[in-house]
Amino acid sequence: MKIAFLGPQASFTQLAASQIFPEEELIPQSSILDCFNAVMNNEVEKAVVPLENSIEGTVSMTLDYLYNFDVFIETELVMPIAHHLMVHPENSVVEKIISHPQALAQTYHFRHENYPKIPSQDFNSTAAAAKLVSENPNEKWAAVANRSAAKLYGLKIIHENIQDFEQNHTKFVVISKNKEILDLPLQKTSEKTSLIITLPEDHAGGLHQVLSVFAWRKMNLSKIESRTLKTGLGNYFFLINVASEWHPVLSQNAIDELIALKANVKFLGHYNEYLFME
Ligand SMILES: O=C(O)C(=O)Cc1ccccc1
Repeated sequence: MKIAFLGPQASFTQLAASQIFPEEELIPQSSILDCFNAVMNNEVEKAVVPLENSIEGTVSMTLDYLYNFDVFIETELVMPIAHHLMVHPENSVVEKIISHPQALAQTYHFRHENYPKIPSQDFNSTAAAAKLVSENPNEKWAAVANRSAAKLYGLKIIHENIQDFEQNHTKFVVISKNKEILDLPLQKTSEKTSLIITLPEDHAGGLHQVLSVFAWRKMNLSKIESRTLKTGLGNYFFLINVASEWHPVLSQNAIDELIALKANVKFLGHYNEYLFME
């Protein structure tokens, strides 16, 4: 089976993908959008993409594509994230710091204190930045990336563990066109259902009505996030996570009631959350 992931080799997403799919053919993609497209075009069966970080929040691109593409979430893996600053071994001067925007955000205060005047530049992944540093020995660039990337691309780590908060975790999700639940031989931490809900029209209590569908059924919500619909300021969709086992009748009734309220409901999946094994 072919599995796409946000590459190149030694990205955080690859570490997650190899733990979820140790036996499958992992195919690197250069962007999150390419991961979704690879699934939609049937080039791969599934893809692994980052969804949320405990310091920086949701990866908004992933959330937008979950809304826009007909895919389901099959599982979620939570991984601790440690960032290091690395340079080409022939270099020690840093004139620019490059990485994935989430990694730059997770190390903002470190960079502000230690490299106050040094500009940063976004790249599609931490590993893409590390690879570029290795291919450009004449440029005084440093990458923020993980230890596997330093090793694979032959870079020298000049600062270790530069994330601004010790607790730094990222959730990765497996997306596919199938409504499958992946059962993995890893430590399972929870089960949840994800829905994307769009309210009918703007009226007082609209969101309250939607939330009450879950409340009176005692369905515990573990997340609600609003994201712009891009149809004008003030228009949002909501990602809602229901933290519980799947009760077929109760859950279907809740969805039916949401539809009766004229909300638009997209079922993203009922799936397990696992912990990355170090
Ligand atoms: O850039 C990577 O290596 C990724 O896989 C995305 C990412 C970036 C920062 C923290 C976790 C995942």
